[in-house]
Amino acid sequence: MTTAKAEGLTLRDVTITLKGKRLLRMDLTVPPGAVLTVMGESGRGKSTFLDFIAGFLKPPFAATGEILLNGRDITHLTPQERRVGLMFQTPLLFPHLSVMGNLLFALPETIRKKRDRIVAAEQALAEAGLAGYAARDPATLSGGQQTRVALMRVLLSEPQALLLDEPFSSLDRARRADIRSLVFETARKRALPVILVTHDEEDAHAAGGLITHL
Ligand SMILES: Nc1ncnc2c1ncn2[C@@H]1O[C@H](COP(=O)(O)OP(=O)(O)OP(=O)(O)O)[C@@H](O)[C@H]1O
Repeated sequence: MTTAKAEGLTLRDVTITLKGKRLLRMDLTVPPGAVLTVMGESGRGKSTFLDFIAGFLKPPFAATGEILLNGRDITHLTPQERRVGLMFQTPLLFPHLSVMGNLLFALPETIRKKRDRIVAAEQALAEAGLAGYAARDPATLSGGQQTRVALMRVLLSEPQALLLDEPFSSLDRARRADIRSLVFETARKRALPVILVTHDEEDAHAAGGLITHL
């Protein structure tokens, strides 16, 4: 007999409190390759919700409930053990490393040979439309290019889910649409469940999945 494996990211009966007062409740599954968009006014707890899933929640916040990632209970694991990838409003690339250095930093140590590591990073750059940018200093890239590198850096760490906190909001309209497609298409291809926090209706619409308002 086979047991069906619960794929995707499941939040089972999750309640987050701030100083004992309920901030939010969530009970749902984001299937592989799907996006859950979280919207809501400032201060409603959107970033706190992502912190909880990533393993960064600390007092005065507290939480009950379970987080399951592809059937694995990650509720009490360290952030490193959870295998969730995070992207924020600013790309947060290491300024002292080249584009290649930033990508190599993210690769798991299981890829041991230097040559293999470089090939993996070069493939990611090509996927992001940035072949030939490996030696560049991140500060010399446009905002959109930096966001592409940040996305590839996250993906090279082999996450099983993506948490995105306003990742497109520092980009102009034209680039925004472009990078948004890259992010969602990549997530679909890799069957990664995504949680997107945004204030932007267009982002929510482009994500195409369930929208929840806190
Ligand atoms: N360390 C803290 N101590 C007490 N309250 C906090 C702390 N950090 C955040 N808060 C409060 O927790 C609530 C949720 O904050 P959070 O940053 O998750 O909101 P948000 O929905 O992401 O807001 P925004 O859209 O402005 O980013 C807010 O009311 C905020 O003031």
